Parts: sequence; structure tokens; C-alpha cells
Amino acid sequence: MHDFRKINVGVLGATGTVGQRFITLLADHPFFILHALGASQRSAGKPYPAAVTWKQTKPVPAVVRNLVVRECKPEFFTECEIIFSGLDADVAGPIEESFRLAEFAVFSNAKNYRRDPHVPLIVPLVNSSHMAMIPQQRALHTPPLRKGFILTNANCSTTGVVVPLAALEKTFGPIESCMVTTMQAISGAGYPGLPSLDIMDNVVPYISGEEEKIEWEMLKILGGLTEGDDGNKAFDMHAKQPLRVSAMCNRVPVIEGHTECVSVRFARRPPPSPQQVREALLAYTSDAWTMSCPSAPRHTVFVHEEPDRPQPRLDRDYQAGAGVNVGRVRQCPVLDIKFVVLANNVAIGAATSSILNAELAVCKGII
Ligand SMILES: NC(=O)C1=CN([C@@H]2O[C@H](COP(=O)(O)OP(=O)(O)OC[C@H]3O[C@@H](n4cnc5c(N)ncnc54)[C@H](OP(=O)(O)O)[C@@H]3O)[C@@H](O)[C@H]2O)C=CC1
Ligand SMILES: N[C@@H](CC(=O)OP(=O)(O)O)C(=O)O
Repeated sequence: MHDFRKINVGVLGATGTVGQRFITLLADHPFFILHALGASQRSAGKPYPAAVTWKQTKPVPAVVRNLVVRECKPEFFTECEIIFSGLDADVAGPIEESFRLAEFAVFSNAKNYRRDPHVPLIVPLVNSSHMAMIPQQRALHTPPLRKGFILTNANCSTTGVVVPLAALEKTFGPIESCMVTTMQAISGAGYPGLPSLDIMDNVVPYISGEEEKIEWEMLKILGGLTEGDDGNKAFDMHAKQPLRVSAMCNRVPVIEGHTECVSVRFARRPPPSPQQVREALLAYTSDAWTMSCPSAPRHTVFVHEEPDRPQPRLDRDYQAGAGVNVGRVRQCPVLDIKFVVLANNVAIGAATSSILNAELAVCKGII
């Protein structure tokens, strides 16, 4: 474990589903000190416990009980260096930009900057190397930013798929095709989720914008970084080996934990066997683990052998929801291999990923 000075951090969207998980995970963190909380004007000015509808299984941590919620403006967060954003996407764009321009390191959960060619879209268990884009992002500003940047995590369902796919590509080379069908938990919609009469005893086969996000974000995350002739790194989104992705997204009556059925076809022929795939998933270790990031899971991918696992209620909190669960690895008669993924949408699908991204930035000397 590195010997770092502790860093003051702020959480924007602190009263939301993701914000509450940020607070739970940061309450006693070896690198970070929870220093300031931000939310809307509806909540600003109130002591945190009065502003939030607390829905975590642990009580409101002592470290935030006496914090007063602030408006999400840089001038109210001056003692912080790092900002974690769990803001609603409707407002995240300009607010996160204001913090970047004010020289804060912004680790965002929102979708707003994921497609920006100069913003790293990082799943910390997969592509931390994309942090190499940060100096170029800073240089785009006049004058160049000294410390500020925006770095985003991925959509929670994208995260669940790209972790096993990265493990498989590392061992077997490029994947040509991927079909994914999701069964997404209600908490993915943010508090209060869907009306009970819409989701109880029901499945909703539509989540606005979700399929397009997954189909696009996977290419940026699994793509490489190429050095341009002007020394600028750009994203090479599978230009050489086009990965084709098709996603079908559903909302199901589960509180937390996204389940995803995945089928893949490898470029290499013959493809690997199910047993070879299981071994590659088990052997895969993330940079976050090798760099001793405190929130990194020991098993990046936990492979279940039982025929009826993983299941959200039983498996979503394994390794504090920081790893990804895979089960039912088997031959696919249409593509090559198919399996089931379970990712905790609020942990590795959101807050844990952003915290791991910040831990990696500290371990890499970027902060
Ligand atoms: N839930 C999940 O599983 C995942 C969510 N995400 C993304 O993370 C972000 C947060 O999601 P989630 O926690 O579910 O959303 P919630 O709706 O639960 O929380 C939204 C947060 O944004 C704040 N907010 C709303 N409007 C404003 C404003 N005008 N100014 C400042 N703050 C504002 C709210 O504050 P207030 O309480 O005062 O209204 C609240 O703290 C979203 O972008 C979402 O897409 C990403 C991955 C997974
Ligand atoms: N949209 C996901 C949650 C999420 O990841 O959102 P976004 O891609 O906007 O960060 C869901 O509803 O389950």
C-alpha cells in the first residue's frame, strides 16, 4: 500500500443512489477524506441527514452527519482536490465542466462526457491505460489546465460486459461479435426507481438510451490508444479489428445487481473451449489489484461453477460488489461461447469504479 497524504474529496449528487454509495465507501478510506457534499438547491443548506432519504444498509456515517449540503459550485469546495460526481445527467454537463475549469480532478458517473474524444472513459478493471489522455485534455484549454480534468466511468451494464471480454481478449485475441441481453435492477434508474405498479410482477423491455450506450462505450473502452503524428493520443476504436455489439436491455423487479446474458464470437479459429474460457477469466488480474488500490477486488472475475449462479440476491455483494461474477460458461451453437454476468450496478457499475479510478490516478502519480 502506498504511503499517501490523505486527500480531501467532495461528492456531487450526494443525496442520490450513487451519491449515498460514494459516502458509504469513502467514509473510512485510506487515501481520501470526505470533506464536502453537494446536491440541488432543494437540499443545499440542510444538514446531510435531513437532506437525504438514506437507503443504505449501514447507518449514515459519522463523518458526514454534521456536514451541511452545499450547492454544486466550485467556490463551495475549495478545500477539496478530487470531486466525485453522481449527478443526474440532466445537470451534470455544465456543473462538471465548471469544476474542471476550477482545476478540480472530476471523476464522473454521469454519461455526459463519455463520448468526448479527449475524456478517458475508464472501467478501472480494464483500461486504466487510457488515463494517458489526461495531459492532452488539459492542453486543450487556454491556458492549459494544471490539475483539472474530467474522467468518466462507464454505464453500469457496459461495465459488467467489458470486464470478462477484456479478460478473454487478453488471452485469446480480438472478439469479433458480442450479443448481450440485460436484466437491469430498479436502482439503476436512481431513487425512487420505477413506480411499483410498473415493475412489480413485470419486465419493462426498454431503458432509454441504454442499448446505444452499451454498443458504443464498449468500442471506446476495448479500443486501443494510438499516438498521433502530433504526439496526441487518440482512441482507436477497434479500427483494425471491428468489434460488433448488439445489446437488448430490460428492467426487471430486482433491487440491485444487473444480470447480463452474453454470447461472443472470437476472430481466432478454432475458438477456445468453455474450459479454456473459464481458466482465462479466473486468471485475469486488473492493474488496480497489482497496483494495490485499496478498493480493488482480489478476483476481478469470480467464476461460479454451480449451474444456477450467479444470482443478484446471492452474489451482488461478493467482494463488496467490486468484482464481476460470471457463470454458465458454455458453448454457443450460433456464436462461440455464451455465459451469464452479474455486476453490482451501484458498486462496480458506479461508485466503486469512480473511487477505483481515483485510486489508480493517485497510484499513477496523476494526482
Ligand atoms: N443508479 C445506478 O445504478 C447508476 C447511475 N449512474 C449515473 O449516476 C448518476 C446518478 O445516478 P443516481 O444516483 O441513480 O441518481 P439519483 O436520481 O438517485 O440522484 C441524483 C442526484 O443528483 C442531484 N441533483 C439533481 N438535480 C440537481 C441540480 N440541479 N444540481 C445539483 N444536484 C442535482 C440530486 O440532488 P437532490 O437530492 O437535491 O435532488 C441527487 O443527489 C446519473 O448520471 C446516473 O445515470 C451510473 C451508473 C449506475
Ligand atoms: N442507465 C443505467 C444506470 C446507468 O449506468 O446510467 P448512466 O449510463 O447514465 O451512467 C440503468 O438504468 O440501470
